[in-house]
Amino acid sequence: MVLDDLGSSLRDTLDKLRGKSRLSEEDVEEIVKEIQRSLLSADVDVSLVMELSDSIKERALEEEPPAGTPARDFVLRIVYEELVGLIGESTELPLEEQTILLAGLQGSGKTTSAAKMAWWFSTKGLRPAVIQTDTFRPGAYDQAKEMASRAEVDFYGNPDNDDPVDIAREGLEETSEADVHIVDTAGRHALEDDLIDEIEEIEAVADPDTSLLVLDAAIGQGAKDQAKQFDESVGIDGVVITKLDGTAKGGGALTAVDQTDSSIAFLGTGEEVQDVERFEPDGFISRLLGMGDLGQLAERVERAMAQTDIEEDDWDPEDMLKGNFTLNDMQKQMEAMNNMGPLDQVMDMIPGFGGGIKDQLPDDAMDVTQDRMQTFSVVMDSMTDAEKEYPKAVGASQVERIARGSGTSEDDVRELLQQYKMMEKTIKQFQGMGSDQEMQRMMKQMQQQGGGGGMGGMGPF
Ligand SMILES: Nc1nc2c(ncn2[C@@H]2O[C@H](COP(=O)(O)OP(=O)(O)OP(=O)(O)O)[C@@H](O)[C@H]2O)c(=O)[nH]1
Repeated sequence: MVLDDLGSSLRDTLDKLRGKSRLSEEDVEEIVKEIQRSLLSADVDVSLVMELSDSIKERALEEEPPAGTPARDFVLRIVYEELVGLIGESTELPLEEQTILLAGLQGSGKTTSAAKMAWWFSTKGLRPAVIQTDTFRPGAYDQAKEMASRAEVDFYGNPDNDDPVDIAREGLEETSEADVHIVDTAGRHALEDDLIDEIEEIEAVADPDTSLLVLDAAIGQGAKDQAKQFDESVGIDGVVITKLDGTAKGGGALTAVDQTDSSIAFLGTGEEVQDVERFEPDGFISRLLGMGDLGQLAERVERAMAQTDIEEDDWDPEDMLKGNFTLNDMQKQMEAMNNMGPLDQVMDMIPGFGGGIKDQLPDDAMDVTQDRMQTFSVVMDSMTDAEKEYPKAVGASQVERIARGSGTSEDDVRELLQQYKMMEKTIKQFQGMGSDQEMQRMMKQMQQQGGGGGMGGMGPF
């Protein structure tokens, strides 16, 4: 994740301020140095880093903290505001009819991003179409077509035509029923004159409302020249940063935003069409600073619930909180969790859980958890309905049968039953908590303790 390193090192530095009510000059120096170190190692342009650290220093030393505000919270707020200021607003993309042109070097992730963005617009109730004009890379047509079909959106490409400008024209005509047209263009290894000429011609035909530059998060300082040239030829309104799942850098992309005086539109976090997020600066920075991102979390939960095959009369989460909690409930919950994407990404979005707790876990803890969920799912598939409805009655001989039937070990089965018990206990605690006020009090407590009751508070996952 971009600037991931900043998140964890800054949290360590900020934690040293716990209990302090005033900031000394040395405290501020240390924080600013930490920020500079992280930003520079994430490839953010030096002049940007200096600008940011100067304003943090100035504000932290000159502004008066509101009465009763601990030093840590005060400086965290300043860092948050300055980072939001650096990254700026998200690129404006109204939910209405429009044409978007994608530009970028070869392999930056344009084709993937075109399908992802189309999928994203389709979740907002619009009808998007991807138009593939890349006649340069063999395979680009098939890849784009396949991804558009996975995203379930309209698609136009023409493998028999080798004129990209022609294809753009045809594509816009052929997909006239769509409201959002996303025009994908060819990339080259480096910016060459013919690429620039080609994209300028496509731009003239497509007349886009928005032109986005697609950048691999690992690009580094090379982003500056690229951004400048693309901006001069087609005018860049925003940036899509891809492959954030694979790098701790991303500073180059921030430099590109600054260079083109533009903003970030989307983030790509994986190879699937659903691995895309609309960029929201405050949620993004909150997540970075370990403050969680409830907006993204809510969106993921909603999407996961829609994907989880839950029949209305089959399973109602509210019933679960009111009455009996069974293994069927747990299975549904696991399915929904699975649909939310990689656990480490999800944890970053939970206030108090991102960073703090995650940093204390061994590196492979998340994979193990994901593997364990898979095993549990297999075990549950071998249980009868009666056993799932009343797991407490599962005895030794049933454990043996379930292990044999599911091809797992008896320990796996016992572990599942143990987890079920723990989770049932947690649910019972929730059931006892009647009022919203009490719930809020508990959430606050969890946040202050940086996750407080450990994973137990979230159930076994
Ligand atoms: N892990 C990860 N991989 C990505 C992401 N976005 C794209 N990729 C992968 O990066 C590679 C290049 O992506 P493409 O979409 O083909 O790139 P392109 O810019 O269209 O490439 P050209 O057509 O050659 O210019 C593919 O293998 C993608 O699966 C992402 O967010 N995360």
